[in-house]
Amino acid sequence: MTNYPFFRQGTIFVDNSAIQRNSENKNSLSIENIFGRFPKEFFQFFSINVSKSTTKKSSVVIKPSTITAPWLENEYLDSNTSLLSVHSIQPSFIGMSDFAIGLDPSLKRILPEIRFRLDFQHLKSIAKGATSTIKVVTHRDKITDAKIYYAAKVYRKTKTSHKKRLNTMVYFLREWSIQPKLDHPNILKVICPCVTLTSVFNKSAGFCLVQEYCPQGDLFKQIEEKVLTLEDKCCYLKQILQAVAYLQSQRIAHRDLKPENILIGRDGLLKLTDFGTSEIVGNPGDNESIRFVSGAVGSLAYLAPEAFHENEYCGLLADRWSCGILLKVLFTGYFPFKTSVKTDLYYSKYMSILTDTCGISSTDESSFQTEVIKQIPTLQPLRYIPEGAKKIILSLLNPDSQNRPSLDSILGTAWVRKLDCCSNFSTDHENKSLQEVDFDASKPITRKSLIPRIHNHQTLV
Ligand SMILES: Nc1ncnc2c1ncn2[C@@H]1O[C@H](COP(=O)(O)OP(=O)(O)OP(=O)(O)O)[C@@H](O)[C@H]1O
Repeated sequence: MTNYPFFRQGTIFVDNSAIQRNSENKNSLSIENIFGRFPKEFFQFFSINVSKSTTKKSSVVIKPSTITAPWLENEYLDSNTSLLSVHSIQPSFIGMSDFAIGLDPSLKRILPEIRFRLDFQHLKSIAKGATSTIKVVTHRDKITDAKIYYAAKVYRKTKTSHKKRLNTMVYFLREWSIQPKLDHPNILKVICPCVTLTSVFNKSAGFCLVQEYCPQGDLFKQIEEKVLTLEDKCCYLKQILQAVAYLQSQRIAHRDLKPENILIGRDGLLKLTDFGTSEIVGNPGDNESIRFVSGAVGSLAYLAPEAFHENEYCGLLADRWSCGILLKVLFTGYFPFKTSVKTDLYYSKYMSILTDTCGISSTDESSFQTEVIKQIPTLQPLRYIPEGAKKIILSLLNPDSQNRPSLDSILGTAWVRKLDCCSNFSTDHENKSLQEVDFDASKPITRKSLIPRIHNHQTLV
């Protein structure tokens, strides 16, 4: 049987809309394109003065040296590339040990449970992503003396090109401004953003996001190692749907849904992460003013077809497609298409069956499904998965974005409602013993090495 093998996907950014060239041929950030997409809390950390602005195609171009981040210790970008210049530092932000943390008082309002200063000890690096290195750090609680483990996502300082540096910066700012706002058991908790000072990490200060530590690594590993039972997969399907439904309700387009970005939490629950390419596309509850996104941003095999052929498209609907690919990979271990473009053999076949059978949303939905499964080798493994899961996957993989069902409607179907799903909503991830976190995410995973996970199954909906 021909199948598109499953392999780790890197995130791509083919999105030039955020970075523009100004009249002096220098890159500049456009307020509308970048900062317009951040929630208002963002402006509590950065003060923006437009020293000289030009209105061009309804966007204001910010000149270099006009965005200040007073909480930062030193200048992040040098004079040749300066877009951010940092003028002041408040002494209390300077950390005490080799890994230091600085929190703006306004951030404390958002994350009130975080103490002002924390000392972290660096243990080891466990993974490398496209923009960051993930390190395990510990903090000793002064009152209980318990050792608490966190994952620190340290953004790499790329020296290669100005544009790459800007991308990393934008990546950090997006994650930082979106992820801490989210509150859902299936979304990775961000403890706080911070700045690493002259430290064990590198010689100079850099951006970092302290997150809850997920010692069992990511979902990619579990799919690759084939350690999941059908019961696990059904439970995960429901958790993924819950996470994405929550994001859709918050009007956040994730834009990089894939197993590499789903971690297994210490409570055994899935935790969606990596909001570096995400966008806030509207206000919760407001269906009228959803802003479109542009560019082929994300990971190739998961990108919706419209990302390749439309200038602008709805990021929320594109996420539904990516969710369909993700679930297909979860159940079968293979991609359905290499990329959803006409030059892809199986995608073009999929499209032609769609035309012949008058589409997925036609009344005879099941005959379309039978036909694609029969004719497209990469979809044939769907025969062996539960009927309910098969229907969800194929309904999300609708090239007509408007006809992809909402995640809420899927969660409301009888099959999903009946699915048992882990629902340990405890946030007590900090009080686990040292032994429990001794599991090393960088080591290969086997069914035996998994923390014995008792499905805390409850039917939620
Ligand atoms: N909190 C965490 N606990 C344990 N492992 C983690 C954590 N965060 C990330 N990782 C591991 O590090 C890998 C890379 O993390 P992440 O995707 O956040 O980095 P990135 O630089 O944004 O990379 P990319 O854009 O390539 O996805 C993840 O796939 C996961 O295996």
